[in-house]
This record gives sequence, C-alpha cells and structure tokens, in this order.
Amino acid sequence: MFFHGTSKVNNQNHLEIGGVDTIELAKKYGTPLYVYDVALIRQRARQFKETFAEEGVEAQVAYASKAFSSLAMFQLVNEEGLSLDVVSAGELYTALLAGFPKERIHFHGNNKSYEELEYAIKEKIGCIVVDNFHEIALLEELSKKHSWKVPVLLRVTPGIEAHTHDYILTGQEDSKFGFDLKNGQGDKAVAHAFHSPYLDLLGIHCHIGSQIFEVTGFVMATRKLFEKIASWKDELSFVPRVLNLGGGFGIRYTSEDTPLPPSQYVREMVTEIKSQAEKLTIEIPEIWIEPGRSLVGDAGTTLYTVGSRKHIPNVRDYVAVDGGMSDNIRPALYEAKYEAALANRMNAPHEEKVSIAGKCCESGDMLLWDIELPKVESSDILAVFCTGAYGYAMASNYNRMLKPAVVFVENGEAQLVIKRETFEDLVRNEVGLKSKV
Ligand SMILES: Cc1ncc(COP(=O)(O)O)c(C=O)c1O
Ligand SMILES: N[C@@H](CCCC[NH3+])C(=O)O
Repeated sequence: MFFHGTSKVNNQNHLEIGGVDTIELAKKYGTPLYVYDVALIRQRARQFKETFAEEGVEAQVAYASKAFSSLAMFQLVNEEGLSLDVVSAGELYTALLAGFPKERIHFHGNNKSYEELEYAIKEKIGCIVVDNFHEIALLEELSKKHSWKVPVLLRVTPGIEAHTHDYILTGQEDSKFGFDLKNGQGDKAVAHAFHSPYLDLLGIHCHIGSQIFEVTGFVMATRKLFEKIASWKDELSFVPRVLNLGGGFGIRYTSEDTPLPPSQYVREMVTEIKSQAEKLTIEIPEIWIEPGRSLVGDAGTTLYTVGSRKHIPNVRDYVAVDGGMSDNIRPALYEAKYEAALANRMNAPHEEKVSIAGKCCESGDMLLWDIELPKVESSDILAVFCTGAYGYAMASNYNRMLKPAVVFVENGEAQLVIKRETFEDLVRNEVGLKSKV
C-alpha cells in the first residue's frame, strides 16, 4: 500500500492521518467524510515556492481553487503565501470572505458575465485572465465606468496536445478556452489589449491540461509562446512581464500513475523560459503557475461506511458504501481510478477481490472496480485515497444525497471545516407550489 503525506497505520491497526485516528473521525463526524492532511498541503505549497526561489526567478504560485474551494482551504493557502485562481463570482466571493488578499487573486473563465467582471473590478483584484474578444469588450466598458485600468493576462491556446483524458485537455487548437495562436486570434488580441487605454496587459497565460506526467508539453508550450513573443516584440514592442503556464501537474492515484516531483516540472519550465528569454535578450518574465490537483489531490482521503453486498457467482462481488458519485463523480465521469483500504483493519491480509459501489440510483455509480481487500464486512470503514482534488468540489445532491462533512487534520488535531449538509439544507431554496386555498 502506498501512503501519502502523514498517513500511516497506528498501533490499533487503524489508518491514521495527521496524527488522528480515522476511525475516531468516522465515529465523531459520520461518513462519508473528507479528511485533509494539512501538513501535506503545506509541504506541496512550500515545494513549489522553494523551487522558484532556488531558481532565482520572480514567481507566483496560484492555487487553482476549483480543485477544492472552501473558506478553510483559502485561509490555509493564504497562510502559505500562495496566490489564488478563481473561476466564478462564487469562488471570488468565498475567497474574499476568507480574507484572501485581493491583489493575489486571479480571475479565470471562458464566459465571465458582466456582473462577475464588475464584481472583480470593484474589488480591484490582482488580474483578470481574459479568454475571448467578448470579454475584452466588457472589460473596456467596465474600465471606463469604474475609471480603472484593468490588469489582465490573455489566455492563449498554444496548440499543444498533452497526454491526458480528452475531457481535461485544454491547450489544443479545438478548445473552448482562450485565443488561438495558430489562426492569428492571439496576435489580434495582444495588439488590441496592448494598445488599449483601458487594459494593463501584464502578460500571457496558457494551460495545456490536467493530470500531466511529462514535462515536454510545458516545454513545447513555452517554446510556442516565445515564438510569438519574438514577433510581438518586433512588431509591437510588447514584451510580457508575466508568463503564466497554468497547472496540470499530475499526481499518483494508483501505481499506474508516474508523476514527476512537483519541483521537476517547475525546474524544467524555468530552464526553458530562462534560455528563451536570453535568446530574445529580454528580461525573464515573472513566472506564474496554477497548480490545483498537485496541491490538494493526495492530501484528501474519503472515509465511507460499508453497507450491503451482492455476490454474483463467477462474476463479481459488489460492496456498497454510503456515498458514491454524489461525493466523487470522477470514476463515473473520467473512469478515474483510486486505491482504497479498510481503515479499521489496515494490516489484515487481502482475502478477496471486490468492486465498490456507490448508493446512487445509477449503474455507473461505481467508485472502484476489482480491488483486493481483506474480507469486507458491513460497518467496515473504507478509505479511498487521493480524493482531495475535484472530489468535494464536484459533489452534488443527486438523489438528494447530503454533501459530506470535511475535516482538516494536523499535528494530532482535527478541525471540522465544512459541516455535513442536513435535510433542511436540501430544501433551503425551495418555495413549493402556491397554496390553492
Ligand atoms: C486555467 C486552469 N488553471 C489551472 C488548472 C488546475 O489544473 P490542475 O488541477 O490539473 O493543476 C486548471 C484545470 O485544469 C485550469 O483550467
Ligand atoms: N475535474 C477534472 C479536472 C478539471 C480541470 C479543470 N480545468 C478532474 O477531476 O480531473
């Protein structure tokens, strides 16, 4: 079994995370329960920052908050001195409520509304990552209205196809995101933004996809960007002060995954940027990255309670847990794979192969297929590892399931940071039909 961060087996043969017994957590807070290893998140954040510092370049590491957004997470990210990437007014609202410094917030999205942009501009956040010409027009209108030159990055698609799941690819030409570099939209957007009295063009952004194991894609994207920077320098005298290469650094969910250490992605990126900047005789731009998954993914573990079983002779054994696609849609959506263990009997020998089913009314609601476990019994606590990114964040109330609670654990202490939803929460916004009497 592979242990992430502070996870280990304690002397009761239970899974322990952050010095806290997960079986005690399950008893106290119920299941399904998301448990986050705070020390591991801090360690990842520091690794990214320290690598940039060692490379001697100006940098910002912005946590891509879509991976897991909550007040506590934003407070933690702020404690670690990271910046924050938000993609909606809702994420921005949560960040501001968490007291996140406005100047370190970057606003992304391919369809930001007038109201969302106005919200960001009134708050004077650090920068808006502009995705399309419609947004440029909205920003110019808002800049006039609020007499503020809006700091922007332009998101471009460099035409790089990273090797990952089709649904999470973003840097290829046929993408809903950004200005395309190949067909000239990128040039047009840069020329416009650079000359606009309403926009302060800080630089360029690109993001080539998610759960990427090779550094080649990032290096290729950097080269493509620098080819363009060379022409923008000659034709417009525009040289970006900031180069944001997005996120996408892969993590280990199962033994099939072979990620590089976070520092290696950063080092190779920086080396390429330094050499390209030197060739063009320009200053090394400030380098920004936006890791989401690689900051929180392996820091999250979900605890479930085992309920029913179904044995199909010569076919399969289904073991059902008290959550499923409503708290983790990734297996159903991307055929994502995870590892799991019985948190209450960690060292028990593996005796059977079972498939873990969720409890939603959907055949596709399966969390894991054919995993080796000790003989699983009702009331066992199943721990699914590496669920910290795009798990809780993509949870839903399908089948009127309640969103789970979330606890942060660190140095032997547990802190409830998101309460489990209640039935009242489910109907909070409902008004029902008007009475006919
Ligand atoms: C623009 C942008 N930045 C950052 C991220 C974070 O990606 P990851 O969680 O893979 O690091 C994403 C998601 O893929 C994204 O779309
Ligand atoms: N939600 C995706 C990643 C999305 C990346 C967002 N740009 C996942 O779980 O892998």
